[in-house]
Amino acid sequence: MIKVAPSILSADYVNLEASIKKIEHSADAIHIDIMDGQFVPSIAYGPGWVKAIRPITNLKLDIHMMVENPERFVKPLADAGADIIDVHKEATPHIHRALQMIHKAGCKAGVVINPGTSVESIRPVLYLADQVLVMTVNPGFGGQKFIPEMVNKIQELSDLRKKYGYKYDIEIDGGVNNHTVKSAYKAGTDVAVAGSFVFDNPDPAAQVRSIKQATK
Ligand SMILES: O=C(CO)[C@@H](O)[C@H](O)COP(=O)(O)O
Repeated sequence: MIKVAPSILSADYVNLEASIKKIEHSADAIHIDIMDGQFVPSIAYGPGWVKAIRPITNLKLDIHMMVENPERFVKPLADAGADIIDVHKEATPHIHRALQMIHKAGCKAGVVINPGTSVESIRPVLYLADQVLVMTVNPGFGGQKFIPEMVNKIQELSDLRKKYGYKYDIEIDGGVNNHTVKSAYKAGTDVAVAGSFVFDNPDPAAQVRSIKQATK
């Protein structure tokens, strides 16, 4: 069964603690998007939010940095209580160093690829990755449509993991619901991030369970 990490980008910002409590017993992690208004057009969250969220849940905090030069925020995020820090291949010329910095800061390291970025381009750093996040929409906004062509990349990552004994989890993010998750899971996805499908519903916990149910 797939693991689910609800994205709080679609949660009720004013009642964030209540939103998190609703999914706490059905979810496997919380996905927190950090956006700088440059790498992506929107602005969202930051280390201060991570620090505020840390004491209110025991769930792992999976931090997706959509920021230019993400190296700047590795230490502040680790100090704030991040468990996994994900950096975009496209956001730094030094992705290898960025992953090393995350490990040095005591966190698990994730590498992220946009829909227009190939698996081939991150081949040299796969041995360092604890997680590979395949964007199934172009990053920056919730509520977009899943791009089915990205399933080929998941398959490719899954094949490489088998062939070379890599240890990374494969995560998907964008347009995930209880239908789109099926082909992605079959191709080898371990963790599904879902925002609007979970939180734009009066019963977010049931939505999380329905994604899991779809991959049983
Ligand atoms: O990283 C992002 C958006 O760039 C996400 O984590 C969104 O929060 C996913 O939202 P949905 O597509 O599930 O509504």
